[in-house]
Amino acid sequence: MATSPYSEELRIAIEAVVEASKICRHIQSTEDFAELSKNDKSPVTVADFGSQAIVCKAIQEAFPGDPIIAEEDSAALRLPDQISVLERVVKEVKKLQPAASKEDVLSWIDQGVSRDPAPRTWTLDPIDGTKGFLRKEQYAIALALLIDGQVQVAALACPNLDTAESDDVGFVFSAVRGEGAFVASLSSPNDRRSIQTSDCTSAKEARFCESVESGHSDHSWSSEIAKQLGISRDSVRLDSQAKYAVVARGEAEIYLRLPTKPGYVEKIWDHAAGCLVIEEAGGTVTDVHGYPLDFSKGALLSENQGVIATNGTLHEEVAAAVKNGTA
Ligand SMILES: Nc1ncnc2c1ncn2[C@@H]1O[C@H](COP(=O)(O)O)[C@@H](OP(=O)(O)O)[C@H]1O
Ligand SMILES: [Mg+2]
Ligand SMILES: [Mg+2]
Ligand SMILES: [Mg+2]
Repeated sequence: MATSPYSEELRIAIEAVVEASKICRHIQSTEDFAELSKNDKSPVTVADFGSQAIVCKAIQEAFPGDPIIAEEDSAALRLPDQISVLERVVKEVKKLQPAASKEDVLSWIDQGVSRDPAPRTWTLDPIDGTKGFLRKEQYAIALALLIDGQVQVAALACPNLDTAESDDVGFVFSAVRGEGAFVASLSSPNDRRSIQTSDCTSAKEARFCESVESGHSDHSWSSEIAKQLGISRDSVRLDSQAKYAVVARGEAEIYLRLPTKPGYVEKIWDHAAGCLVIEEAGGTVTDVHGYPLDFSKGALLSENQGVIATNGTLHEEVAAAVKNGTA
């Protein structure tokens, strides 16, 4: 078998999100999140900053010069009245990087401020589903490598995800384009096994998932579409790209993210990693119009609206129902 052209990128990406999970888990266990509110009123915590610092440092060290389009930046932490939050971030990062100074941590976080499309770029959501993280429910650390606007490598850690198959909690999903999708327990990340989407061909039997947050997906629209497809079960609501992971490992068939706010443009870091994991597990991802997600435009999925992700076999039927569905 030919060696993978991205084996080093995959190894570093998995290691980075596994390390970041440790910070997130520790902060979640303390229940002291030092939550701040961003300009758009969305929350950000010590864990988001700590996770971004750890992952960006790892990428920068292994692949100097690779730009990173990440969700957070250090601006809020540099404000004099946020010094205690910055100190807390540094304290948490030091658990993994004992020599880290304040300036190191701030500059690692700011490795992620790239916004321009580049031929080779990483995208990072240090905590996807911050609201889920605050509720102690699902969240993810999502990292992907884009080459010419195509996702080629993905690592997606879901520290609170469980499984019916074992008592394990916390998984890391990964994929390289053309090489399949894999899962490993966060406690033994090198022990990867292949995953596939479900082979369900009957929409009536399908299980579907969507966002918990009512502002992130139009739930009444999706229940209308479910009705059209003959789905009787209620949707499973999950925060974060854990939804992509659940479809990728065959525990649900459909993830619908139907636009709510007119004008809201999806961010690449909310979808890139999950999208490749599902595709490599045999699934299909498009926007609500049936177009592939276009990751080539910088930080925004400016050419797309909403997301439909399925096990693959049901995609056409679901996309048609979304097209016919009333908003
Ligand atoms: N109006 C909106 N529509 C769609 N997505 C939104 C949104 N407002 C915020 N988001 C994004 O939805 C993500 C969470 O998705 P979900 O609801 O599936 O858990 C957030 O990621 P962060 O938590 O990383 O900020 C944020 O980027
Ligand atoms: Mg956010
Ligand atoms: Mg996000
Ligand atoms: Mg986030």
